[in-house]
Amino acid sequence: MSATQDHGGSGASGRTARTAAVIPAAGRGVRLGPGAPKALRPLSGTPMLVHAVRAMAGSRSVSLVVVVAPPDGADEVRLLLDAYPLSGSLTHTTEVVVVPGGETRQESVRKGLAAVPETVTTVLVHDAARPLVPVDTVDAVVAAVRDGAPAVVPALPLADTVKEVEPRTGERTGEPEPVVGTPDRALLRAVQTPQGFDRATLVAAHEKIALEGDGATDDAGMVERLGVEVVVVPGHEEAFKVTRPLDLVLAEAVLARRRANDGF
Ligand SMILES: Nc1ccn([C@@H]2O[C@H](COP(=O)(O)OP(=O)(O)OP(=O)(O)O)[C@@H](O)[C@H]2O)c(=O)n1
Ligand SMILES: C[C@](O)(CO)[C@H](O)COP(=O)(O)O
Repeated sequence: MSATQDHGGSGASGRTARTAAVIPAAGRGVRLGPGAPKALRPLSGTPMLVHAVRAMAGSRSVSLVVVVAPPDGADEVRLLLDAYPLSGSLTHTTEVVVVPGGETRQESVRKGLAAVPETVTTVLVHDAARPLVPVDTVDAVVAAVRDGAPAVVPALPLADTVKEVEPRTGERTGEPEPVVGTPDRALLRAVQTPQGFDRATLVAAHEKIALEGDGATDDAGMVERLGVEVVVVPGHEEAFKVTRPLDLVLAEAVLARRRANDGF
């Protein structure tokens, strides 16, 4: 079977989908600086979002990808995805649908989740801003969910020592901040995406947070508030998030290394 791209609406047929990936891509990328929405900016000539979609579609488990576009940019994103094939070498079919996003990442994920059919049992949530995650990392997350974990996050140990500070605010912004503690680094992990969930658990977490009106910076954090266990599997250094301009330099270097290793 060949890869398919069905960008034609806000829903998905879901006839055969069991694992779906929701890709929030509606952010502006303020920390990256002025320009197009971050997900649409090129990496080696290909939009970041396309790299992210290919990373999810590259997993044999993923049969549906829901792309959450900037609120007023769903048509543009559909056209863009039509212009770039998923991959010439996929041996399975992946359906790609596009829905408009919201003002926050949380809202965007919730809108993407609404387009995931109930036949899907495992949902991945993956930042468009982590375009270079290797397929082995995606597969490890899916496997852990299928083995029974309701919520799984890929993560890495920290390279830096971390300090807890008393932030300076208001008129004192910019003054040196007093250190109030040094957490044991061995107990800390920097978490990445894709984060994987039993579908019902993720839906319940988003419903609870929507009602409480209080956000979380990642989806696993919302599941933690349900009192449901979240587990960590090894992340990958190439799954870093493109946030600031220097991250673009690193992303180009990773792609150049991949091209060299592939013999192109
Ligand atoms: N309203 C939003 C905000 C963020 N995201 C997505 O969430 C992911 C992680 O967010 P982040 O890296 O913070 O992206 P931005 O919000 O675009 O970055 P910034 O905070 O610098 O503006 C990105 O793929 C981004 O597109 C989203 O779908 N909808
Ligand atoms: C979900 C995430 O990528 C996990 O590390 C991160 O929390 C997103 O944070 P951001 O502030 O929206 O970039």
